Amino acid sequence: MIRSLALRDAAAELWEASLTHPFVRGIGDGTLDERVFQWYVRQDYRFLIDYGRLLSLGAARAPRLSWMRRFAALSLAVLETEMELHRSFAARWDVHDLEATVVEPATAAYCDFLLRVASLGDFAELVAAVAPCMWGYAEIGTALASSATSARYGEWIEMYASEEFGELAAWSRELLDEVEGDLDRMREAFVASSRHELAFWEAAWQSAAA
Ligand SMILES: Cc1ncc(CN)c(N)n1
Repeated sequence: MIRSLALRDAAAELWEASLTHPFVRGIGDGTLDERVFQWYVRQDYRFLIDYGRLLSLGAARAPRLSWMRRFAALSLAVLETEMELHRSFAARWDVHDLEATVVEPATAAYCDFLLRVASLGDFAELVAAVAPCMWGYAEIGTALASSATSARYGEWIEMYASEEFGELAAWSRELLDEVEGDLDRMREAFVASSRHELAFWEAAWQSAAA
């Protein structure tokens, strides 16, 4: 089986649970409480700072110049374009201190995992750990765009359903298929990352009860 599809298969239940998670559904139909979404935007902002670091580590460790260039460009795109989406939501709420957000356990666990794999794993494990961040968000964005009825979180859906994100997801699959690496270790990293993605949605959802 094609390696990217084998990895996707190994995490199928986690991906389905993310796609059907009440937080994700609430973004899609616009019923998600704005305070809960704010919590997510703040945490995701802090996540994206470390995600940018992870992509820079990907650039530093890439064995091919074309991959190095792509990782470097992606790091910049996250720090500028993707985080700008969060800054624009925050500005709407008159929030100007996103960087000062206290990192919650689910965010810290995911960031620590990604940076540990990027530092101590091999390049193939790094690629496997980062893939669910790219491919998973594109899949969710596309699914919500095809069924969404509310414009409340429209910019969020638009970004992750965009052609650019679809292309990024396709590149991450290509990378999974082309990189030289051990399938078992890649599977472990891919599934762990997928589990952290689901935990992130769940933590955001549970923030409503806090
Ligand atoms: C937790 C998480 N994972 C992935 C993405 C998409 N870059 C994100 N914004 N946040």
